[in-house]
Parts: sequence; structure tokens; C-alpha cells
Amino acid sequence: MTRLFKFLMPYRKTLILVVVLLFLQTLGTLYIPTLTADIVNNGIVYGDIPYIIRTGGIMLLFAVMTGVFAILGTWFSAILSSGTGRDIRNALFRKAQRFSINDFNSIGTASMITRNTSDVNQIQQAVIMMLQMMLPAPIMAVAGLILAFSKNAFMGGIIVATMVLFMILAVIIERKTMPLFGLLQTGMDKINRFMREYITGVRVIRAFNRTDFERRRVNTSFEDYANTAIRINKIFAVAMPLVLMLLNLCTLAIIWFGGIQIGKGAMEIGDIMAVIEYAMLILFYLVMAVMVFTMIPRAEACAKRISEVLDLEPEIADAPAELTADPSDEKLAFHHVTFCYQGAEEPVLSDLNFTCRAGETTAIIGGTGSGKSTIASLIPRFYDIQAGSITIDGVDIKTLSQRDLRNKVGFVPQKAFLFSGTIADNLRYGKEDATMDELQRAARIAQADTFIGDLKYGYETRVAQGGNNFSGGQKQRLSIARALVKKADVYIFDDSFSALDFKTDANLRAALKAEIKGAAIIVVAQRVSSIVDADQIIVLDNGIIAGKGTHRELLENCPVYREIAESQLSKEELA
Ligand SMILES: Nc1ncnc2c1ncn2[C@@H]1O[C@H](COP(=O)(O)OP(=O)(O)OP(=O)(O)O)[C@@H](O)[C@H]1O
Repeated sequence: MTRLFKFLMPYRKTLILVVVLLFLQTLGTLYIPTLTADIVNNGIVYGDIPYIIRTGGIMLLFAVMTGVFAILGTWFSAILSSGTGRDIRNALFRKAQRFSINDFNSIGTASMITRNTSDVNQIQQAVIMMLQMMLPAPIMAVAGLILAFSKNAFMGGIIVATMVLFMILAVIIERKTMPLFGLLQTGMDKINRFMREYITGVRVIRAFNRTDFERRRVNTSFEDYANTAIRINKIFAVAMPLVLMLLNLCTLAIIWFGGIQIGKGAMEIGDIMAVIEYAMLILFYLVMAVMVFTMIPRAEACAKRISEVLDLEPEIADAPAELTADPSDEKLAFHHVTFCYQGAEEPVLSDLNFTCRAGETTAIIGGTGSGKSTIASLIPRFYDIQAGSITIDGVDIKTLSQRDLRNKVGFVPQKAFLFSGTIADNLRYGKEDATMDELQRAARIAQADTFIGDLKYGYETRVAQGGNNFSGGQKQRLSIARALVKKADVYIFDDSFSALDFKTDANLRAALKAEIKGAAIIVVAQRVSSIVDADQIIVLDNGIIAGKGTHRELLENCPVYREIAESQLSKEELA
């Protein structure tokens, strides 16, 4: 929790103001019982009406002032807590932007969302409750006890004894609830994970008639969450009557002892009333403080989860001294690259060596799981390699800043992903100031111009979340156009033509070759027909290069390639 206190620092002036306002509010609240005692002892007992009116007026004034302080205190603490929440969310988001894929995997997407929403909410609530309820408690306790002791030391003692019992109860509750609150937040992660999977996979679930199975799975997570919440509430169900009982016992003791004192003529009735009010105020704020105290474990559990994210050092970091790369003919090169996924026993790629030149197309082909997409994701440094080096324009990508590196790379992922907005917004994703001409040129190369032209609103057509209002092939072409709008040195198409028909695929490749001159093009492909014209084909077999050359050369001397080609092409095509 202390780790998160730094988020309060920018608001220290507001915090001081809140503390001052709370202090004034508490003193005002405590002064009213003293005036009550005065009215009773000196006004009501003697029937002194002017005294009653005068003191009543002062009471009213204090009540109004206390009310104003309370409103201002609440106002500023709300500003403070929502500001803190916003800053924590920003910090989490900024941190997440630096995370590698492995970092995301280690925390989990659903958990990342819960931490940014529910966990931050808990912290925000705890901050406001601590300011409003916990902070006045010590002020109330000290000032109230001084006043109570000034009336009668024994009665002050009764209040202190009750306070001690309260504190013991609070510690017991804290011990019992802390682990349960941690469970509650992980339960929320689980619900988010299942809900996310249920919503994104709804078509598969329905197609396989697994709705009931999924409902049961989601229900189990709801039930686990509810059961933990019930266990927490059971603890409170026992604790709250105990708190009330302590409160009533305290009042009883004061009245009983006060009665004896009045009988002896040692105290006046107004003083007893004042002590009861002091006790009620002190204990009320103490109960509130205890309640907030019980919120702290949950907030602490949330703070711990947030700190885990904030403290996680991104696996991929920029080098301390970043280099820049001047354009060269050798756009991309792999030098003895070996890569192993986190937690995997065997490397997925071993000792890869190849070079991609400007204006040339390099195709990567191989069986499923041979490591083609892995090669594609190593170039923009989604993962770091364990051995060897990857260079762009002759400079090791680890020595370039991630920003520079990714500026040099135009990446089209295997699964086309579009953002909600318009087609133009999506195409401008890599170059915000791209002109309409640039968008149209990219769309033309990507064979997307015709279907965009057929849409009623053209480039201003709305794209639904995830691009769900477009077909698979349209989404692929839009995501290709998006990469082409950005001027890159290396374009990577990770199996990005798979949803295109043969004619569109051929037209797209021809347009790419004609229009993209100064950049290296890397095409990960499954279809031999998509790559026969490539300047260089790399044949991947279980993570190692089984052959390298043109289509003709490989047919001659690479059995793995020949096997793939024979399985896809007719005899005439092979000849
Ligand atoms: N994030 C990951 N974590 C662990 N292992 C992975 C991960 N991604 C891929 N792999 C493993 O690495 C190997 C290569 O996967 P990759 O996706 O690169 O193959 P691919 O040749 O592109 O396959 P496909 O043609 O089916 O897309 C596979 O065995 C796969 O199980």
C-alpha cells in the first residue's frame, strides 16, 4: 500500500486542506455537546430563557459552520481520490504499453483489466473512506477524551476501555478477512476471464452446442465469488452486533456511574449528557474507522496486485545508448538466430541465417508449427532472441530504440485486427497525417480500393469493434493497406494473404513488387502458388532452414520444398 502513497504526493496541498477541514469539522462537532451541557446546567435548570436563546444561537452557528466544513472536506477528498485513481490507471496503462508479450502472459489479459478497473476502484474508495471516516477518528478520540476526562476521569476511563475492546475486535476482523479479500479479487479475475472467453468465442460455443457447459463454467466462477463474499459477510454479521453491544454497554456504564455521581451531588445532569454524547461521537467515529479498517485489507490486496504490475520490469528494454540505422541495401539479416519461448524446453528456431535486400521479396514456407510466425514476431522485437543477432540496415535491433525499430517495420499479423472508428482512421493508424492520396495508393496495392469504393461512405465507413462488419478477406486487405500507408524499410506479411482468392492474391503480389521498391518484403505463406515469384524462398522445417533459394532452385535441391510443392501444384505447374 505504501508503494501507492506516492500517487497522493501531487495532491499533498489538497490533502493538507482536507485534514484542516476535518480537524475543524471534528472540533465543531465536539463543541456542540459542551454547549448542550451549558444549556442544561445553566439555562434549563435555572429557567434562564435569554441564556438558552444565546447559547442555542451559538450552537446553531457551530452546527452550520461544521456542516460547511464537512461539505468542503467531502468535496476535496472526492477530488483527491478520483485524481489518485486516474493517475494510478494512467501509470498502469503506460506500464502496460512497455510490456512484452511474455510480460502480458505472466499477468494475464483478464487480470490486467481487473487491476485497471475493479482494483483501482477499491483503492479509490479506500482513499475517500480513510479521509472521511478514519482521519477524524484520532482527532475525535483525543479531543473527545480530553473533554470527557475534564468532566469526570472515571467516565473517561469507561470510554478508553470500550475503545481498547473495539481495537482488539478490529484486529481480529482484519486477520480473518485479509486473505478472503485477496481471494475475492482473484475471483473477479476468473469471472472476467471466463466472460471474455464466452463473449469472444460465442460462435464456436454455439456451433458446438456447448452453451450449457460454458454456462456451468461461468456459474462456477460466480458461485466461488459469491461464496467468498458470503464468508466475509458472515464475519461482519458476527462483528457488527458485537460492536453495537459494546456501544450500548458503554452508554449503560456511563449512565449508571453518572446516576451515582448525581446522587452524590458530584456531577450535574448536563455533564452526564455531554459525556454520553462525547462517548457516542468517539465510538461512532471509531466504529466507522473500524469499518474502513476492514476495507483496508481488500484495498491492500488490490494495491499489491497493482504494485505487481507497476514493479514488473519489462522484459524488453531499450538499450542505454541507442543507435540509429542509415538506410542500406541489406535491409534485414538474421545471424545465427536461436529462439526459445519462455517455459519451453526446446528452441523453436535454431541457428537461422538469411538476408533480405531492398526491393526483394523473401518468402518463408514450411509445415504448420515450423516457426514461420515466430520469425515474423522476432523482427519487431515482440520477443528477444537468446542467441545470434537480427540486424536492420546493418544495425542490431537490440541497439535501436523500440520506437525507431517499429517505425522501420510494417507488420501485417496473421489474424487481421481492426480498431473501431472509420476505414480512414484505421489506415492512418501508422501515419496520422497520411493524405487521402496515400490512403488510396495503399488501398490500391492491397486490392482494397474497389470494395471501399463500393461502400456508401467509402473511406468514412464505420468499422465495428474488431472489424466485425467486414469479411475475413476484406479485413486482411485493410490491415495490409494500413501497413503500406506507413513508410517502412521492412514489410512483414504473416500469412496475410490466406483469406484472399487466387486472383486477388496474384494482383496484390504484383502490385507490391511494382510499387514497393526501397523496402524488403517478407511473406510468410502456406501456398506455394503465392511465392513462386519470390526472389528468395526460405524453407523452414522444425525451426531450422532446410533450404534457401528461388522456386526453381529449391525444386531441384530441397526435398522438403519439393514435397510441399508437389502436394499443392499440378504436374504442369511444376514443370
Ligand atoms: N506464444 C507462444 N508460446 C509458446 N510456444 C509458442 C508460442 N507461439 C508459438 N509457439 C510454438 O512455437 C512453434 C512455432 O509456432 P509458429 O506459430 O511460429 O509456427 P508457424 O510455422 O507460423 O505455424 P502456422 O503455419 O500453423 O501458423 C509451435 O510449436 C508453437 O506451438
